[in-house]
Amino acid sequence: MESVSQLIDEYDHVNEFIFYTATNIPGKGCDETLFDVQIASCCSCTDGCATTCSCLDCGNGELNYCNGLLVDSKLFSSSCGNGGCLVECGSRCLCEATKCENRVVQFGPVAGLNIESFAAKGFGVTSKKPLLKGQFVCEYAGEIIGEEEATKRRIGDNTNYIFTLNEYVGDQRVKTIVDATCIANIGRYINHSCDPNCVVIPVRVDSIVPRLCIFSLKDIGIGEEITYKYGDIDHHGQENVDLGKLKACLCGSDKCAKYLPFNS
Ligand SMILES: C[S@@+](CC[C@H](N)C(=O)[O-])C[C@H]1O[C@@H](n2cnc3c(N)ncnc32)[C@H](O)[C@@H]1O
Repeated sequence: MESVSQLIDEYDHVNEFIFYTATNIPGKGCDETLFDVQIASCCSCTDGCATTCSCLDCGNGELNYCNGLLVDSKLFSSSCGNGGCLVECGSRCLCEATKCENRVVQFGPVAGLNIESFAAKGFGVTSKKPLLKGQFVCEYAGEIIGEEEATKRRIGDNTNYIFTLNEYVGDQRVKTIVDATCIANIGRYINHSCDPNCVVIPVRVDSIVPRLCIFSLKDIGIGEEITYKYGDIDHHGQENVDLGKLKACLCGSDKCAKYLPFNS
């Protein structure tokens, strides 16, 4: 456990054994070739992609962002990868990057994030500036690894930094497993809440490999803990879940399910 109670994500972790990465990188067991597969869309908009843009066709054609904030229809329907595909304009697009309304997460985390100690939960993240509903906070970035490798790495791991994103293409579940244990950004320090103020939404920029992007679900005040709901599978109502293997949740919300969600 790191010994410093506060830091800003200036691309240095306090623990020398954690290496900074701004976005996902290929790790053991993942299909590295996927990182080179480009998103099919590219636009040539001259209006700042403010009304229509062919890059929005991968979703429902509606704008992704309004004044830099994720629109409600995407914020509340795309929770943990169940919604349509959110694609930003990328390097092959001919629109002007600095004026394009469809580029947000590619510019990096919001300024002013803090890492603080939250007692038994360990470190957590707050903001030194108020955040608005729909604001991009940061990515959950790390190594993308294969399933077998994830199973190996989970063994004996008390503090878990492996996040599985499940996306559904028709009947098929497509998994993206990100391990932020050793290679990560500030997203690795965000704790779970059963009544979260943020959500993880997959966003694609250039590559078909998703970025796990954390957006605020509501306005968040200075110093308020930033949280999202881990995973998309609750143990509620499920049979054969060994509660002894689940970790107690200390989120303290009225809606607390008592255990951290099980996600695989
Ligand atoms: C991705 S890390 C979050 C950062 C972590 N607190 C730290 O100090 O590095 C996930 C781990 O944080 C802890 N954690 C996160 N949310 C929690 C919660 N609501 N209740 C208890 N522990 C929590 C658990 O140990 C969990 O495995």
